[in-house]
Amino acid sequence: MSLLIKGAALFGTETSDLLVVDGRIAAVGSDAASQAPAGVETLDADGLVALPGLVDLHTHLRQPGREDAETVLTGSQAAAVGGYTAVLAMANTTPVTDTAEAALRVWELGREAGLVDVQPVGAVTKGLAGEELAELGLMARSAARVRVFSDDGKCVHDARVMRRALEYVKAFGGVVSQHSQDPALAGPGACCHEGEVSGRLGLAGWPGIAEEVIVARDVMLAKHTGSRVHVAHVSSAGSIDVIRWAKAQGIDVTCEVTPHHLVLTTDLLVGYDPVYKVNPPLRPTEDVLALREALADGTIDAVATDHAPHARHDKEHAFVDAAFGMLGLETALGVVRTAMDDDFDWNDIARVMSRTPARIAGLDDHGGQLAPGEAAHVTLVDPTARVTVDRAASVSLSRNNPWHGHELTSRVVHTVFGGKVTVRDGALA
Ligand SMILES: NC(=O)N[C@@H](CC(=O)O)C(=O)O
Ligand SMILES: [Zn+2]
Ligand SMILES: [Zn+2]
Repeated sequence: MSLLIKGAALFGTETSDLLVVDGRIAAVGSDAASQAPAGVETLDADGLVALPGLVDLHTHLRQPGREDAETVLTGSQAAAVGGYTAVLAMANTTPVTDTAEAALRVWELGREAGLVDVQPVGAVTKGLAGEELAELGLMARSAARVRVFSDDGKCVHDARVMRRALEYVKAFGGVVSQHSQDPALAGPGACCHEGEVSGRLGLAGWPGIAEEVIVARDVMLAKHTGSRVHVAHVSSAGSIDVIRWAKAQGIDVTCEVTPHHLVLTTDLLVGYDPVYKVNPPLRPTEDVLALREALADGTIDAVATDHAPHARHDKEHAFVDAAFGMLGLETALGVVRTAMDDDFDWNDIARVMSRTPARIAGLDDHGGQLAPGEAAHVTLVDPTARVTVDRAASVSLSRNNPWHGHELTSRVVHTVFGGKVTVRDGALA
């Protein structure tokens, strides 16, 4: 099976053809077409930017347990529409992904859907209870090859448990992705950022320091154990200061930011719309600006969506009772392109949304390049399109989309996963 992608601007620069044969990039350049077999399927990419397929380090697919909010199939569809070719599926399902068997099940559902690589994240602790380590080694050695472990949704708050998890994953090059939120400083009933707005609205908040103390502790534990820690959805300027310092010391820490934390602020809460309720909470403008700066200067390694679909009956409640989380897969690229200025070019986007997240997750088949020999995971983007987001047009099963009505720059036109066209002209193929 072969595919000829014609006339794309690779990473937004040089225009070239890409020939795909048997799921791999076979040739790049002006002579690629001449090497194509007769009757080759072609994909017109005139005027489009070609990026390596996007990789999301942080997705909630909700299966098993909450198939009313999302399934591996519908989440894979949303991912493909968003330009993704791999997603890391978080472990906070019901039951929790804390055994090799559970991880294999998610991995197999992903293969059946066949639209992106669905790589299960393993829980750090059994049942996300924060006490006993889950089957880390068995998950790592299973066919699902789990490398990222996280109790996301909950923080591994016991320092002894975190230390042991870091020591354990080191043996197989794993990483612990931490939901940094000290429960003692972030509860009870905390549902937004603690500050002037939460005071005015009469909502219980949690402050940036509840994140920062865990980030600071974890980088010291990573240093002590010589292991690797990843900070999920970093949201505060103080955390950035800690991470910048830790990296300068040579500590093995990486971090991700969500598209929503790059743009949306606490001020949006004035209407008490639960679509803006998320963990970590939307922060004030100072934090948002610090996050953008840190993404631009490389302190933040990756953009991850934290796509968190919720059924209507969990989200459409009074603000205090609604579930935490928002959709992200279909809009991520447009939000990042719109939020970051023109100094942040397509190569930077490929770095933070494909190459580096693949490296953090140990996904060898997602090399983040567009070169012969690479698996043919390719995202083709119209760089000049302007799209007004319509939540009803989503392929996700859920509708908790904070970008409804926003105008975003750029649009994913085609997605190619392992040589197969999964999205054509913006719609599932
Ligand atoms: N981000 C959220 O607000 N919610 C996530 C959990 C999480 O990422 O912490 C969820 O599972 O719904
Ligand atoms: Zn989280
Ligand atoms: Zn999450």
